Amino acid sequence: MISDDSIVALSSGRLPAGIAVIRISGPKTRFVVETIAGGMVKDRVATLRKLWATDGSLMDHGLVLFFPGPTSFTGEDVAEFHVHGGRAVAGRMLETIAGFDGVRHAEPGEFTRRAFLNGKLDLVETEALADLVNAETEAQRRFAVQNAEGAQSALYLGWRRRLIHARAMIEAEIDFSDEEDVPGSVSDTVWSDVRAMIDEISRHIDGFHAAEIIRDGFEVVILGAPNAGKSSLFNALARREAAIVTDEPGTTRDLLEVVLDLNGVRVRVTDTAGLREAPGKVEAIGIEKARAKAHTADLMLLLEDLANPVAISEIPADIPALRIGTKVDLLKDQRPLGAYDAFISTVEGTGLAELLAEIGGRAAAAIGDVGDILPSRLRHVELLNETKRFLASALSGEERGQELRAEELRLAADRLGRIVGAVDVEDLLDVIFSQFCIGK
Ligand SMILES: Nc1nc2c(c(=O)[nH]1)N(C=O)[C@@H](CNc1ccc(C(=O)N[C@@H](CCC(=O)O)C(=O)O)cc1)CN2
Repeated sequence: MISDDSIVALSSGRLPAGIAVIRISGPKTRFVVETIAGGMVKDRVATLRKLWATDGSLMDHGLVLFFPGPTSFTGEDVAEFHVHGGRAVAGRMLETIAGFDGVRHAEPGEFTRRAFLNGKLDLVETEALADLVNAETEAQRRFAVQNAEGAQSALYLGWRRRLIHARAMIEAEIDFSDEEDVPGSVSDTVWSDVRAMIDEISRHIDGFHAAEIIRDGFEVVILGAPNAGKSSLFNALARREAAIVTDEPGTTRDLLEVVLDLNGVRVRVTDTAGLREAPGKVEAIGIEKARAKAHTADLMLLLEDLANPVAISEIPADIPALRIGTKVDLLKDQRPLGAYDAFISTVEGTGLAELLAEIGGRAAAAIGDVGDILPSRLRHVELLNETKRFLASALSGEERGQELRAEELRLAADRLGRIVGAVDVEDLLDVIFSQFCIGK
């Protein structure tokens, strides 16, 4: 532990609320419970108690929970007071508890930090817990809860275990190759497993964009000539007047964004300035931004006014696009010319549900399958790339001898250990001794 302080905080949300949860962790927890609740409560059982301030006055009548360390969330003694969620009640409780000797207000994330330091959570699980608390969409929640439960860590720890085993095998071959317990061509098997691992890691890294979409949103950008109906569509999607709409070309000059939740996936839709030549200075900057935005989009909606179709030039060819005919209500009985993916009228509401379903389907497809394990942070990707580089180098450097190659396996495993925050060399020896009867 870094400190012996006990920490207290309001662990539930904004007040007033039905109930407020005040949590304390650390060595003073027992004493605080005994004093405030007039005695200890049974471990891990919610118990209704009167809660007394240090001056002998009644603060509230609430539920008390005590979790003895080390089997608690933080690994220390933890208690919770579930009190009436008034500001004054929670305030008095917090000030009273923080007033005890050796107790102070917790820093942000400090309970979880203690859980990590006490080995309750690894680094990836800790990150996932933060994601879980911040999750706003179903996809974000699903992804975070799976990783908070250790799915992502298990993948890295599995690779790390294989590398530690591989290195143990190579070192055993170096040190004990004259002994009969070591199989002859162990290194062939080892290096082919390393090759397989490089592929597995590469495929895993490829999933990072899906993780970014889950977290930051599927990027949809609306493009088109001035007055193609971009802002009307944008407002229809936003279900409010988020963008100013006029019949004057060049009304939208800056990028406008709205965030949608389409079937549990975060989708960010950006409205842009109409693409045209020879505009004014401000509008030109807007058009530049629109073009730049198109390059980072996951989907472009290319809008054309059916009554006055102006094809959009200079759009990125490698970004998926939907060509959308707008103002279909003005068309009466005419059949639109040209190949459109959708027809809409924001005036009559035609085609909007279908368009939303299409965007939602594409966003869902982009995040991959439920249960896919993805790298959730750039930090993971960077360390995974380093891991891969060491593995590729170990694999290719035959002429440098087994010792150097074994060292590269160690460095690779070390990078994986850094991802989960558990780098430790003792287990290497364990593997060697558990695999071969060296001492015989
Ligand atoms: N009231 C309340 N609700 C909560 C939490 C909490 O701390 N308090 N949590 C907190 O964020 C989450 C639940 N997570 C928890 C994780 C571990 C332990 C715990 O006591 N772990 C022990 C014992 C495990 C067991 O009995 O199986 C341990 O790991 O040793 C408790 C809650 C969500 N809901």
